[in-house]
Amino acid sequence: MATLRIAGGRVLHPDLSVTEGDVLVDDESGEIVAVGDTGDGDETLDAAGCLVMPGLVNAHCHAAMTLLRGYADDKPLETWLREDVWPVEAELTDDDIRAGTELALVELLKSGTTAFADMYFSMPEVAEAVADAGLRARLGHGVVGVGKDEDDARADHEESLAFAREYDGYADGRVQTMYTPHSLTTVDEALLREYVPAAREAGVPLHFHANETRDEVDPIVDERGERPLEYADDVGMLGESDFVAHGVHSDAAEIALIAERGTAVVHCPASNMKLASGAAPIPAYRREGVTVALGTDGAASNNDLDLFDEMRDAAMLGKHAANDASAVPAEAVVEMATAGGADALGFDAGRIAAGKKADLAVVDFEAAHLTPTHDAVSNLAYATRGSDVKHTVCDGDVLVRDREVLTLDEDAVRERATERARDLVARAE
Ligand SMILES: CSC[C@H]1O[C@@H](n2cnc3c(O)ncnc32)[C@H](O)[C@@H]1O
Ligand SMILES: [Zn+2]
Repeated sequence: MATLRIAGGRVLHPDLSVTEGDVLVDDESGEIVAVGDTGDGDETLDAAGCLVMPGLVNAHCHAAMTLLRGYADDKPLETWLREDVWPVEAELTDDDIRAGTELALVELLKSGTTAFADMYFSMPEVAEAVADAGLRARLGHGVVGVGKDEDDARADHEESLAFAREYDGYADGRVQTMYTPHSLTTVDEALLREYVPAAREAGVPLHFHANETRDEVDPIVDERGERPLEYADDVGMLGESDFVAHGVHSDAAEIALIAERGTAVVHCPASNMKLASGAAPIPAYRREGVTVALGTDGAASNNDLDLFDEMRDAAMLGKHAANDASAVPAEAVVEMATAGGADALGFDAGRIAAGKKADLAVVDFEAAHLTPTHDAVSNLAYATRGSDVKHTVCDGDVLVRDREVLTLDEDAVRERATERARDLVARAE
């Protein structure tokens, strides 16, 4: 067994207490071996002046949309998708998606994210990029029925399931998969009723957008006489390992329903604010015992992939919406970005404890904007930036050391993404 000791820092424990201590990890099993007074390791990673925390989990993303960062802003969801995003996405190639995903991975790793969920296209390219970069991901080919005849729509579902079956457990288990119908309004009911059971048989979870905007909720209620999550439940889409993105416009009965089903919700506050979708009822979800995770959504609606920003946004939006400064406190958002995310995605990570996956972010607290440290959790929620991350470790491997990504050539990735984004947009015009 070869061990790595992350030494000389303070450690954030699962109960969010902080003590001085080391973290010893086994780079073969990729697990944490000991925390505190661990003794020596074969190698050491310096954490002096730092807080060692669980790696952040971005539970809803469209990674390759980094290519569309700043391409179309300041519009509501439906208009933005139909006028700007979907026309340009129709021009995407596998190579574009590889380039955009690698750009996302650089940003994720440098800001301390060790795991993410991605719903997009050309997913074998995404899986390869994740395998090479060394982080953990749950990946799904996104199914959209809009503008497709039945044969094409069916082929899309088949592709999602084929990818899910083939790549589950890829990259030594760091890549796991899911079946990802885009949303309850963009995918046909009959095909959902056919393919949801097939996903269950394949043993993969479901992930989909739900209750993001009023414009998405109202037609379902008008046409079906039931709420969207009641419809999803009727189709069998609310399982214990499933997780829905957004859940902004859920009513009390829907919140109680997904709490009962054990389905998790991914809160995407920056995207919800930017598209003016609304404010998700996070205090109600948490009161009912729903697992709440955090996601950035794509970089085109955020416009970055920094989960420290997302924690701050979640706390601020939650307080503002409830007119209550205690509505979404610092502890809640730190928990959502770590343990909540890992639980939603089904990874045995998100907590620093022996036996858990060694997915860690080492945050440099020796910065003016993080001084003094009255309360480390407060600093993480309200004052830390992604650029404060010094080292990132996933599965026991050091992926970022002293702010340098070791598994990707950042300059080459940026250059490729710049060219690909320029050519993509030119093709779409
Ligand atoms: C079928 S792959 C994913 C699909 O979702 C689009 N998308 C990006 N952001 C959002 C959002 O906030 N709500 C709904 N759909 C979104 C993305 O552009 C892809 O087409
Ligand atoms: Zn999304």
